[in-house]
Amino acid sequence: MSELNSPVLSLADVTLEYPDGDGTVTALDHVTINVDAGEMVSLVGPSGSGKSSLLAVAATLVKPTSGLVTIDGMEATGLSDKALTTLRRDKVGIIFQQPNLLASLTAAEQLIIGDHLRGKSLRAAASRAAELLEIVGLADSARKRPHQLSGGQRQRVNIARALMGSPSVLLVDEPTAALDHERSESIVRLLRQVTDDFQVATVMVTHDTEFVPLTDAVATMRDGVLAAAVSTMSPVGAR
Ligand SMILES: Nc1ncnc2c1ncn2[C@@H]1O[C@H](COP(=O)(O)OP(=O)(O)OP(=O)(O)O)[C@@H](O)[C@H]1O
Repeated sequence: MSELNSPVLSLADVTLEYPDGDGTVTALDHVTINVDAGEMVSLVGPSGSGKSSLLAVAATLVKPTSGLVTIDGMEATGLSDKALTTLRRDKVGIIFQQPNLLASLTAAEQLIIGDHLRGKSLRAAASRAAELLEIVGLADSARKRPHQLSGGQRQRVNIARALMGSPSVLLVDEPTAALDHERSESIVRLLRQVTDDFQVATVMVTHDTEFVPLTDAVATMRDGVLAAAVSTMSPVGAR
């Protein structure tokens, strides 16, 4: 359980070094970021600046060289691999650029299979899947397979699937990279809506700076260094 007013996602003084020949490359250099429930932060910066590394560390997929990662009050860097897997499964939703849907499964089955494998009853998983497909605007497409869906619809399935486990944190990597402008905007608006409705802490890596005003704050990476997040709210309200 998160304490009142404490951030849901917190990276504190996180450094990540990768081996590089005889030396190391510093992908994250003393990065600190806090994201609250219902807050959506855009993460921008040039290629190679460390954005994907930040998401990987926040997702607990990569252990930082130093610093602390806390999710919903649980400090991740000290946990065993087993406890980390449980934390990730229960608390973290990840949305990659490419939806990576299974070709033979319907939209509903893409959502149900993960939950069922995690031990949830088929009935409960199917009911949650139906609810989420409706939220992402795909109630009529539950029985369609990936090839029968547009790119935008496939990304909506991807978003619904990430929400199946009721995560506290949503980590999104370039969700609009493969979409045209109109579909890109509707996907970012959907991410905004689910961030608000489910009160998740969302970090979205994006190159589309025009959608940044739909988010609460923008954080900029450069050479592994994260500049302090800047609020996107104008005095008259940017949203
Ligand atoms: N597995 C790895 N092994 C070694 N170096 C890596 C690894 N992953 C990333 N790096 C290096 O870490 C730095 C940050 O890379 P990262 O992929 O996090 O940047 P990025 O901002 O996400 O870039 P892009 O926008 O191109 O995806 C780069 O110098 C990259 O070459």
